[in-house]
Amino acid sequence: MAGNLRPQVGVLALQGAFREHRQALERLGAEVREVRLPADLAGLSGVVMPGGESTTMRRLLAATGLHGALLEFVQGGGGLWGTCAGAILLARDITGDSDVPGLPPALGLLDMAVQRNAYGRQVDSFTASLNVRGLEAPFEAFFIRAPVITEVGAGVEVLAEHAGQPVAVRGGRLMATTFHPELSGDDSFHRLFLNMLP
Ligand SMILES: NC(=O)CC[C@H](N)C(=O)O
Repeated sequence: MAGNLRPQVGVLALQGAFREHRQALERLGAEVREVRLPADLAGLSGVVMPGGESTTMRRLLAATGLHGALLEFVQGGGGLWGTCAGAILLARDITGDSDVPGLPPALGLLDMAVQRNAYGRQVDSFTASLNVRGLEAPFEAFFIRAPVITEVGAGVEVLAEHAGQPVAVRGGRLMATTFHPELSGDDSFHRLFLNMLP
């Protein structure tokens, strides 16, 4: 965050849990814009992609032109944080959705592989206390039909693990968390993201 300027950040608002992200970022003093079209990205330093349904988001990213616009945004130095479905959108490789014909591509920006809905139906939602690199206190994380990160590339830093698998990772100005940090009433991850931005 530069000087006293309020960081200008966006929350992808096509679908899913974007309101709670907006509130968390505003509590931290950011100026927040809901992003629905490519023009909404102008002047932002970072964007949060919320949880929801990644196949629906992929269709909407393609239909709105935001797919290409977000790739350009990151190429231009913007930060991008994907939570749950948003993390799936960031992954280079996605399994668990190969049976959907004609599905537009995800963003594929972060060198990791994810498997959708990989915790299975019996445990499709749970909470876990995470030790997170860079955070002082444990973070109470809500997992809701979460993906599992099955592989990370050499340039990707693991910030937290649960049951031996990464659940929060970071590479450059990209961050992915497989849980819903906006539901914890703890803004530490949002602060971490703001601190990553130019
Ligand atoms: N809470 C979530 O974002 C769930 C993600 C959803 N299961 C998907 O695959 O898109």
